[in-house]
Amino acid sequence: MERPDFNIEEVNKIIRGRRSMFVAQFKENDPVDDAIIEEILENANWAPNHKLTEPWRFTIFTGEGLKKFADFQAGLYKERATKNGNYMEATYQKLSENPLKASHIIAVQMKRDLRANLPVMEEIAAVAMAVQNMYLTAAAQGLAAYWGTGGPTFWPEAKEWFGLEEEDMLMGFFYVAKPATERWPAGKRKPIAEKVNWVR
Ligand SMILES: Cc1cc2nc3c(=O)[nH]c(=O)nc-3n(C[C@H](O)[C@H](O)[C@H](O)COP(=O)(O)O)c2cc1C
Repeated sequence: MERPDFNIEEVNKIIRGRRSMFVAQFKENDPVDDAIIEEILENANWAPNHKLTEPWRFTIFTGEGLKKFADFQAGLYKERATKNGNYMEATYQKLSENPLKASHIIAVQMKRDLRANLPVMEEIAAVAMAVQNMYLTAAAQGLAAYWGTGGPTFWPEAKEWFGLEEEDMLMGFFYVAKPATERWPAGKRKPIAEKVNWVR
């Protein structure tokens, strides 16, 4: 196969220009085409992964599905928080309403392949790389998107709802929408030099 003529300027631009955009910045009631979500998922599938376990799994909520997800997470919150004595109406409202403002919500799951005998960190890392591919694709499409690990991400009951086994992991939710504004958010990072140690 011939060496592809990748364009480094484009790669730098998208990696550095990619931004998270949150629910407040979503344009509501104007869904993204499913074809673009398919493209996002296809690119997720090309993430590096050790021993080709391809541990990423996705559940996509859209249309009426967003309401199903919203009802699930709000209901589970109510149940758990009431039991724990820390229920807050505002949290319940947010969990009920926020999903409806998205176009698509992609639940990100890690499915362990126990036969591959990989350290769990490697499977989690592979899924995170898949999410980065999703982020970059969403940015290149000019979409608002972010990875959130709130709501039911770490609630054991949610694993069951997604049909995951004990060894698997729910890794949060990738929210996608059209952006409400033309303004692209500014990024913020401390210099890489502060985090690097060269040995020569
Ligand atoms: C593993 C992971 C979990 C995250 N969880 C949340 C979250 O729960 N809520 C949220 O607002 N942002 C979340 N983010 C997105 C970050 O807020 C965002 O990446 C950060 O603000 C940097 O902005 P940028 O993505 O535009 O560079 C998460 C990002 C990662 C990588």
